Amino acid sequence: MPIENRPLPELLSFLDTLPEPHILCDRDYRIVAANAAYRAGFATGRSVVGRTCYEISHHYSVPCDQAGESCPLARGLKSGQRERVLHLHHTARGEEYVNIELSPIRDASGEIAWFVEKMEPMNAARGLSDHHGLVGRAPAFQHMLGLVARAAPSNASILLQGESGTGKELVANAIHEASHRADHPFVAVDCSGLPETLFESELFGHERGAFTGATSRKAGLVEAASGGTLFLDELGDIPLGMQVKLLRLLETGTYRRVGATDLRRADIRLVSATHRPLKQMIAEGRFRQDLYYRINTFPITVPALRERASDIPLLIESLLGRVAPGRRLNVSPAAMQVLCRYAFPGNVRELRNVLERASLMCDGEEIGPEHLAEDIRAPVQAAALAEVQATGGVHWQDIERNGFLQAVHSHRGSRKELAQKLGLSERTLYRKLRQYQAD
Ligand SMILES: Nc1ncnc2c1ncn2[C@@H]1O[C@H](COP(=O)(O)OP(=O)(O)OP(=O)(O)O)[C@@H](O)[C@H]1O
Repeated sequence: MPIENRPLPELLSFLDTLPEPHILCDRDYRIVAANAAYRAGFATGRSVVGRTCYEISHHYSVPCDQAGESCPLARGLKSGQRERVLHLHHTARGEEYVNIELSPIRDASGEIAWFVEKMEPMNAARGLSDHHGLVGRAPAFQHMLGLVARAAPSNASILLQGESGTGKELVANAIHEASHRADHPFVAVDCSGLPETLFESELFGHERGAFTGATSRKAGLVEAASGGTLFLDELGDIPLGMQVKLLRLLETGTYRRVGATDLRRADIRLVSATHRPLKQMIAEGRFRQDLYYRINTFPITVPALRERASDIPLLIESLLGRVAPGRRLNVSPAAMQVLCRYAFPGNVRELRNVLERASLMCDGEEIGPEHLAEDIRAPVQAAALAEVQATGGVHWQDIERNGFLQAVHSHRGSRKELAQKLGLSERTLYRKLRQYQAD
C-alpha cells in the first residue's frame, strides 16, 4: 500500500484501545485494520486485513447492497455521515445479529478516505435456530428488529402493535435486553381483566389499611421495575379512569401509592403492547388521545407469521427444541409443506401449540402430516385441491419456491457453497433470494 494511502498510526492505536469490536475499511470495502476486541470476538482465526467486509461478515462475493441488503458503507459514501444498520454477521460464535455503526473519516482535502465500523452483537435475537429468545431472518422480521435496535438504547416509550401471538412480549424483552437498563428488572403486567381498583394498587402499590384486605404496605410494579423496563401488555384494555393515572405518571414521572399522600419518583422505561386498534378506540372515546401520544413515541409493528412465512422452517426447528427438549424431533418434507402453506391466524403461539400437540402424537422422531391436527391439514388440502382444479395442476413456481427456501434455511455454509449445492450461479441465487424472501 503506498504510504499516502495508509491510515494514520495514531488512528490505529486509538481503535485498539476501544472496548467494542472495530474495523477500519477503505472506500472499496477492504479491511485495513481490526482492533483487539474485534480480533478476540469476531475474527474466525484467520487474519481479516486485506479482505473485504462483505466476504468476512456475510460470506458474500459482492457488496451487501448488490446482494439485496442495505450496505452502510455505500450509504455513508452517499450521505457523507454516520450510518447505522442491523445485519446478520458471521462471527466467531456463528451467525449473529450485529448492530453496526459506520463513521466516515475524511482526509486533509475533505474527501472520505476511511470508514470506522463499530460492531455490537444484539444478543436478544437470533437468525439461527435457538432454544430461547426471538428467532427469525425474514425481511419483515429484520425490518422490525432494525427498529428495535434503533430505539432500544433511548428512553423513548415504545408501542408494539401486532396480532395476538406474534411475539410482542419477546420483542419487549429484546428491547429491554438491548437497552442501558438491561441489568435492572423487566416487569411485565397483563392489563386485560384487571379491575380498576386492583390495577391501581398493583401498579402503584398501597399503604397498610388503604382498603379492606390491605393488611400490610406493599410496593407496586412501578417500584419493582425501578431502573428497568415496565411492559404493559394489552394496554388497550386499561379502563378510562386508570388511563388518567397512567398519563400523570408518564407526564410527571411521579405517582402515589394507594392510601398515601406523598409522591414517589418513578424510574421506568415504558414499553406497551396491544392488538387493539387504538386509533379507532380514540374515535369511539374508549382510549385517551393524550395517553396515546405519550406511549407511542416510537411505534413498532410486529409482523404476523404469514408476513414472514419464510421463517416457518427456522421457527419449527427452534420451537421443537423448546416444546420437546431432549427429543431429536424433525418434520417430514410433507408435513413441512402443510405447515408452510397454513395461514396461522394465531401466529407463532399457534405454531408452537401445533408442534407441541404433534410431538405428543408422534412416537418416533419424524413428525408427519398424520401427526398434525385435522384443522391444520384440511384448509391446506382444500386450497391445494382448489388450485389443482383451477389450474389443472400445482404451480411449479410454488414447488420451486418452497424447496428453495427450505434449502436456504437448512444451509449453514457460505452463499457461494449454497449456490454450488443448488447448481445456480451466485447472481441467480441472489436474484431468487430477493424474489422469494420478499413475500
Ligand atoms: N420470533 C419468535 N421466536 C421464537 N419464539 C417466538 C417468536 N415470536 C413468538 N414466539 C413464541 O410465541 C409465543 C407467543 O409469544 P408472545 O406471548 O410474546 O406473543 P404476544 O404477541 O405478546 O401475544 P398476545 O398479544 O396474545 O399477548 C411465545 O411462546 C413465544 O415464545
